[in-house]
Amino acid sequence: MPIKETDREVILTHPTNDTTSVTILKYGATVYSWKLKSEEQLWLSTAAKLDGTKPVRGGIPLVFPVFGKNSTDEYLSKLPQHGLARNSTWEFLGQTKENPPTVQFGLKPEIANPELTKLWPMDFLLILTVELGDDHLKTAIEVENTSNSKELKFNWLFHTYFRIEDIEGTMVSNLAGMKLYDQLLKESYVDKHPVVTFNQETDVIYQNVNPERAIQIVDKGVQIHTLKRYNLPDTVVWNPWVEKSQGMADFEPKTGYQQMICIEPGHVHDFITLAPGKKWNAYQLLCKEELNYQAIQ
Ligand SMILES: O=P(O)(O)OC[C@H]1O[C@@H](O)[C@H](O)[C@@H](O)[C@@H]1O
Repeated sequence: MPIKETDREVILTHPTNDTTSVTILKYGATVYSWKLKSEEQLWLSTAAKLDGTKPVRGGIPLVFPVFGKNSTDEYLSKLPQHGLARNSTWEFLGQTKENPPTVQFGLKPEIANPELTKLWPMDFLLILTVELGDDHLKTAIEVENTSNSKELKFNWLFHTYFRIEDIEGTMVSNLAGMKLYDQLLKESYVDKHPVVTFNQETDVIYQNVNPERAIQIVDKGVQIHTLKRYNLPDTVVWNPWVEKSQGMADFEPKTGYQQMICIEPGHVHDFITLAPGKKWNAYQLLCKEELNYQAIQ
C-alpha cells in the first residue's frame, strides 16, 4: 500500500522503490522524514515534539502568515514567531495521484489553532500538495483569499532542515552575488563570496534569488542536496551553532547543529497581498543533481 494514514500522520511509499518514503505529521502538515533509497535526507531533533504541543524542530515546518516576529502590522504582530500554520492540525484531503504518489492537506480558519485565529481573524484556504518522486520530493502550496471584501497580507516559507554530514565541511552554492539581510548584524549587503561556508551562527535572508539558480548543498566537493524553487524569491540560510542550540529545549543532541543546515525558500522580504477571491501558488523541489556552479551574471 503506497499510502498509509494514521490518526497522527500520513506515510507515502514510492510504488517502484519501497525504500523511498515521506512521512507527514498532520500537526503543521509537517514533513518530518524523507528517505531516498533508505537514506534520511532531512534533519530532525531527537527532542522534537510530534504530539502537537509545539512546532516540530526539524523536517519541513510551514511558515504562514508571518515570517519571524512582526512588530508593525495590527494583526500579524499579535501572532507568535512564524505564524499559525505550523501550530495547527491540518486536514488530510487524500491522494490525488497514484504515481508519483501525491497527497494534499488543507487548512482554513474553522480548523486552525483557535487561540491564534482569534489574534489574526482572516479568511484563507491553504492547500499543501506533497509529491514523492523516485528521485525528488516536491512540496507545493496554494493560498486562497476566501474573503469577499478584505485583502489577505502574508508571508510564506518552507523552513527546510537538511541533514548533512558535517557543517564545517559543507558549503552552499549559487547564492553568490545576491543581496542579503543579516538578521544577526541587522545589516544588508551583497554576498560576494563564491560559496557560503559556516564557522559561526548564521541567520541571513537572501533576496530576489534568481529563480533559475538551483541552490546546492555541497559536502567536501560532492553535491548532496539540490533545491529548486517556483515563485519563492527569498532564501533564508540558518544554522544556530553552539550557543543558540543550547538555548533551544527541543534541539537535541546539542551538537546537532553540526548535522543540519536550514535552507528556507520563501516570500518573506515583503508581504504578498491577495485581493478577495484570488489565489497564489509556489513550490520547492528537493532533488539530487550534478554539481553545477552558476556564475554571477
Ligand atoms: O525557533 P524557531 O521559531 O523555529 O525559529 C528558528 C529560526 O528560523 C529561521 O527561519 C529564522 O531566520 C531564525 O531567526 C530563527 O531562529
